[in-house]
Formats: sequence, structure tokens, C-alpha cells
Amino acid sequence: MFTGAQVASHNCASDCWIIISSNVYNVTDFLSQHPGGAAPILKYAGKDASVEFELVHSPNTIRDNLPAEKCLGPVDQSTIERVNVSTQPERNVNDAPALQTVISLDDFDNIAQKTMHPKSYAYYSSAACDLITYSWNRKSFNTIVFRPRVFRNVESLYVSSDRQKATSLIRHIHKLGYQALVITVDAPVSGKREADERIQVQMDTRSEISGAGKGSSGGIGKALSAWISSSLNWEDLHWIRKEWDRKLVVKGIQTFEDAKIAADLGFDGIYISNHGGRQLDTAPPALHVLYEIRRFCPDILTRAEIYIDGGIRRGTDVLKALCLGAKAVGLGCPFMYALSGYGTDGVIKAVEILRDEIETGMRLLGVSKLEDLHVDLLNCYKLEKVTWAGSKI
Ligand SMILES: Cc1cc2nc3c(=O)[nH]c(=O)nc-3n(C[C@H](O)[C@H](O)[C@H](O)COP(=O)(O)O)c2cc1C
Repeated sequence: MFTGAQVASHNCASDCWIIISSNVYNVTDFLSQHPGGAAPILKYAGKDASVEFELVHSPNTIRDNLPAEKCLGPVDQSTIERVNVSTQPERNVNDAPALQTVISLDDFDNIAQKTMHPKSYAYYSSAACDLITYSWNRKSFNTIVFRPRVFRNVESLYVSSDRQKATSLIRHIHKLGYQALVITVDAPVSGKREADERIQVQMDTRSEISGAGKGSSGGIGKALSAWISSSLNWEDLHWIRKEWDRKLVVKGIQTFEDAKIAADLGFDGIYISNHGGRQLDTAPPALHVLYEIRRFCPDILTRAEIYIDGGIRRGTDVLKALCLGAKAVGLGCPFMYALSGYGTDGVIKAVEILRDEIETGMRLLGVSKLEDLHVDLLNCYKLEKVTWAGSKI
């Protein structure tokens, strides 16, 4: 067994011993082979390098890189001086929140920032210079927009999975006098809605502390989607068409191809929507799809009524959609918030605000009738550049 003093006498580049995890190693020959250069090792020549070593090396590093004979033997721990490698506050992996609360890979990163030793985290997370390539790695994926197809029998249908129940529901709403039936086709399963899931796991975790419930149900969205069938496809529309003789609208169209299928099947309305961004992330914005339809099958604009929603918040948004050929627009969240804050009065106020903005916008555009809104009132240069124009690869 070595003493700390014995090790301390081997403290230069031509004779370098270090202590790692209570063992003494002769690393003199290894200095020139260390991928990080000799300097970080020489800093600990003759000393205990355990703490710094463990921050940035895996446990097998020594076994894999040093010949066995370079391990000289154990050192008497009571004789060695501790080397303080960091003035940073100690962080503790035990501070990490319960694993069930982690719902995305970025959560692991955020937790690591708070719980890892700063030196280890800095080593793991650092990237070159201005982080240009590092950030492009992620951003480049976000420049690609999906073209989701709908009604493909992915084992989910946005009417009750029990067809008998769905039929009686359709008949019931027919009897109540509703003039249009909207079939939503972009939600064969619930999207991964993280705020919804996060609050659910937090509540589940809290109730586990008191002994109630285990695991997470994945939020309201997942719970509500449990009764939806995922096997609906275009064939099913014949059955729905037979049951419903009034206006039939398909909601959730996101490509010109599906718009064409819907128009050919005789749908009265084609509702372009990505469910307010609640389903497939990086699905196309509704305006892209409307533009795509204008480009590839403009006849659809006259064969069916086109509706769009998603992110519409201003009268000017409405005017732009109408200029591009939409018959009507939808708003989800603004009306839900208006309703939850002020009830019916809130909804009326929201409509008034929009109406005022639409009328003001029309006057400033020099237009007095909705029918006079047309595409030449718009400069779509940028929209055209980002809208799908056919595959060239
Ligand atoms: C809380 C919430 C629940 C929704 N539920 C449904 C639904 O059951 N069926 C459906 O077709 N769309 C549903 N949507 C999507 C809306 O119909 C609409 O497409 C979307 O909210 C439009 O985007 P916007 O909120 O940005 O206006 C829901 C949206 C929200 C915010």
C-alpha cells in the first residue's frame, strides 16, 4: 500500500503517477497518448485525480486504455490530500424530479442542467464556437413541413368506434335540425400535447405520494381520444353520406390530394385544418394547403366550399383567407377563452371585435362586398416560396 507522500514524489512529465479511485497509476507513458493532451493529467501529477477524472470519463476508461501493469496498487486514503476541483456549488442527482414527470427528451436536458456537476454538464452539452452547426442540426428539421394524409385506416375514426352508436348519434343530430355534419379526419389518435400531459403527470405524481393511483393517463386529450376509432377511411363516407342528406363537411384536410378525393366524393365542404396545431407537429399551416389547392386543383374552389382554421386572430387574417378562396374561417381558442372568461357576453364581444376589424380592413382595401375580395389584393411572394410545389427530389 502506497502513502500519499510516496505518490507525491512522482509529480513531473518524466515520472508521473496519479491516484484514481484509491489506486495508484503510472501514467508517464500515457501522457503523450491522452486525447485531451498531457496538461490535464499533469495538473494532478502526484495527486488524487479521482473527482475530475470521474466527471468526464466512463468507468472502464482506465481498463481500456492503460496496460494492467501500470496500476501500481492501492493507496492509503488517510494519507492523501483531497484536491478540490471546483468552486461551483455541488449539485445532486437526487434533486431530479420523479421520472414520470419527464415527457420529452428536452426535459432530460433541463434536469441535467440543474442536477449534473456544472463541469460535466458543460462537457456534455458544449458544441463548437458560435454553436451555428449545433443549432442548425435542430432547426433544419423544422424547415421541413409534413404533408399528412387522412382517412387511411390507422385504427382510429373520429366518430365513435361503435358504428351503431355513431349512426344513432347522426340520426339524433339530424332530428335536432342541424344543417351540417362535420367529420374530423385529422385526429385518428391524439397528438402529443405536452402541457396537457405535463399537468396530468404532475397531478398523478402528487397523488402517488398520498398512495393513490400509479402512472399517468397522459392528459385530457389522450383520455378523450380513447373512444375514437382509428379505422375510418374514405369508404366509410359512403355510409355516412347515406345517413346524412344535408351539408357534409370533412375537417382536417392538409393536402391537395385529399381535398380532391373529398371533392370527388361529393363533400359539400372541405375544411382545411391542422386542429389548431394540436395533432401532428410540423404539419402545414392551413394557408399553405389553401395555396397548394389553388396551385394544383383550383377547380375544387368552385366544386366545394373551402373553410380554414388555425391561428386566425385578426380581421385581416380572415380577409387574407377569403381572398385566397376560402368561403369561411374558423376560430377555436379565442372563442373558448372569451367564453370561459365572460360567458356569452365574451363570445359576442369577440365577434364584434372581429367584425369591426374585418369591416375596417375591407374599407382600407377599397372593397365594400365580400364577393369583391380576390387574390390580386394580396402579395403572396413569401407564401409561394414555402408552399409545397411538387417533389423535385
Ligand atoms: C380545447 C380544444 C378542443 C378541440 N376539440 C376539437 C374536437 O373535438 N374536434 C375537432 O374537430 N377539433 C377540435 N379542436 C380544434 C378546433 O376545432 C380548431 O380546428 C382549432 O382550434 C383552430 O385553431 P385555433 O384555436 O388556432 O383557432 C379543438 C381545439 C381546442 C383548442
